[in-house]
Amino acid sequence: QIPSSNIADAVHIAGINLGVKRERNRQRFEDGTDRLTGGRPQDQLQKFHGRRPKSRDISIIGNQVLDVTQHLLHAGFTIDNVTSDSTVVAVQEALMFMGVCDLPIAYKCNPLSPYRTVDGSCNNLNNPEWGKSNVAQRRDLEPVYESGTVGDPRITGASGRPLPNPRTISNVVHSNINGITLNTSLSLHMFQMGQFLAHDIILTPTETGQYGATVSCCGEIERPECIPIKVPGGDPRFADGTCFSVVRSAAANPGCAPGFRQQQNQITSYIDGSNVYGSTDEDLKALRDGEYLRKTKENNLPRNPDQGCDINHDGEFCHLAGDARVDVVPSLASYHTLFMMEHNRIVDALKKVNPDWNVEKLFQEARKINIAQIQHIIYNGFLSALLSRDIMATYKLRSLNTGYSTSYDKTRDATIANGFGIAYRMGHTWIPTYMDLYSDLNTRQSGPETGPFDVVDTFNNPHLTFLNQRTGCPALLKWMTSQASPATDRVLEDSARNRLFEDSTGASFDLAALNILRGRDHGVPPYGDYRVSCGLSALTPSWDSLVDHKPRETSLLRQVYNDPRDIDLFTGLLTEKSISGSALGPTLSCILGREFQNLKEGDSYWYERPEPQGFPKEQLNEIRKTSLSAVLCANLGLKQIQIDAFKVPASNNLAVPCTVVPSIDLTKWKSTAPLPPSKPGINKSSLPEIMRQLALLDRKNKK
Ligand code: HEM
Ligand SMILES: [Ca+2]
Repeated sequence: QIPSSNIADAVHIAGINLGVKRERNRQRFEDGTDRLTGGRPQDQLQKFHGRRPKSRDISIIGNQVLDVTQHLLHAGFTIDNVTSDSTVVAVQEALMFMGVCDLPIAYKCNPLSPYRTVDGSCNNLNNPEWGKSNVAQRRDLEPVYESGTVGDPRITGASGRPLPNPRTISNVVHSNINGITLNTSLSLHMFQMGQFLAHDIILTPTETGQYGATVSCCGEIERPECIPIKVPGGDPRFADGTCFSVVRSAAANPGCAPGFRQQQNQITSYIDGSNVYGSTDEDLKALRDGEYLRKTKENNLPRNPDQGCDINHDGEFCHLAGDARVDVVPSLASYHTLFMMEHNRIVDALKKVNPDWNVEKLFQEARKINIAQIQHIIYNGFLSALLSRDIMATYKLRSLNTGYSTSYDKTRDATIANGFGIAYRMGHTWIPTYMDLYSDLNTRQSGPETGPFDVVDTFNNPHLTFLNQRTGCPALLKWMTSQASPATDRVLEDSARNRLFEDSTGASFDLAALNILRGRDHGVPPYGDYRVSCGLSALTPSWDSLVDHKPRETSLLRQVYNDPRDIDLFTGLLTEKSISGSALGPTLSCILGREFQNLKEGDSYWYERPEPQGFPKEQLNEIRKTSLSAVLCANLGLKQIQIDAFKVPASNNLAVPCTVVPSIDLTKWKSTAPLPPSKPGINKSSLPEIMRQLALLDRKNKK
């Protein structure tokens, strides 16, 4: 039991420290060190991570709780003392008394709702915050921070020697010095759907300065928000003395409970099209136009009033979409556009068969169908192309051909796991060197500006989407349908590894180094710990223990790491030997398999479920017919397409006319019930269970 005087002291000091930090941030803002706008690489990275007031509030509380925890440790208590039930309650009460922490929200969930909430709350009726936006990421493994701290990034390796500099690891292990290899069968839709999916499930905010300004991390004084990378001398790309200004991910400590530093997710973890519809009611309000999603007259995304991207042509603008990273590359904006168009296309079809449906019903039903198609395309198309058959079977990721799925498990928390957010960056090895615009399958577009366009010039710059009378988005999608993806390997293109967010002075970031450092920033344990959690052999100080790596990769790792147990997760995963039937190694396959099983079985609105969360059988059978090819055909005016668009056209994946590609028949949504169909088709036999749930909730709310 920690005496209350110690707790009061710690809370008091944390309050003083917060004041000091606020004052310093105010000064840095006023002297122009921390800025709200600008094109420096660090400003572009800040834009990527967002500046939402909500995540700032969470981080202020998180940092105070961490400060309290750290003070109690300094006062001689152990981490077990500090995280004991009695201390947790005492700290929570003290912080509530000081007005730092709020009382938990009492959610009133509707278990009969046929539609998801926008912010993901109430998906799990017993734990309404699971998978919601603006909550802490889940821990798959306990965090590993620098020893003796509750949240400092690791700097010391297992053998007591310093960990290697992330830029050094990047230069030795992730460089494209021997050129770039293309995948022989997968198309660039793997790359683009991969990133689009990432932006549906995770967005980790970083710490911000006053008013959300970009914190500058390469100055003389050390700031607690900062983890700058000092590039070692003699670098092949950067001059001696170069420093990457990297800001830590914003803190979170859920429930004001003392313990290790946690990180936030600003968006909903569920695969629920939050990149199309937003992650808060406010987001959706800005995107919605009655039953439709807002668009320009050329069928493009609407203008974003917050002009944070790089615009250098008259009449062009940054885009507004459900996820704020939409313009980080134009091929991503084309994906956002595709699923915005698909929503509007579904609305038009529903209107035809149900002329009496009101605006709300049309919007919600179209959203539900669009999300169901996205889930189907990801599991049936994207994941099937990425993971081996065995992994798909082990983690029960395959979609059913008929009937309803019974896989929903209310004890599964679908909140994104912290380590997955580092592992899934494996898609960075798919970033291409060039982008291009095509007028049809395998046909480059002619016009005043023709490709190929260097990817470096497309970062945070939506110019390509505006080309040729603003037909850039469909043209980018046709290009991705025709071209092969870079292979999944340890190599990142120079555009991402040496020239990410390059500005006019040539300053830039290294995305591989960021990924490695971010893992340490989050306290994500090293690669070896994940092997053990996946049932694979542990790593020892001997390099012979690295059994899933080829000699060439092992020798590169040996050049930089003192001890195999130090290998960072991102680097260890991308250097693994691939398993049979997939380009991914065993640990990476396991981490992805586990997470996608959670996202499926922990989602009560999973598309294969019965009503009210799911669909009547004849409608579900229509959703099962859809594919990426079908959605591309329906919206792009393509003449022909290969059956599986995640693979390039080939003799076993022939291009066929769009008219023969199976697709969803929306006439099956013709409503037979009289209006208003606010609770469409509740299955009578499920009523007792629903009544029981309602009674439970009612009792809970009364408590
Ligand atoms: C040209 C394309 C891309 C660019 C420019 C890009 C850039 C970035 C940047 C700057 C970050 C944040 C780095 C940090 O500060 O830690 C990031 C994070 C991430 N990226 Fe990418 N990326 C691209 C493509 C992809 C792809 C294809 C995937 C997956 C298939 C992917 C998955 C992720 C994930 C999961 C994160 C972590 C997100 C978070 O926790 O907020 N990215 N990317
Ligand atoms: Ca989501």
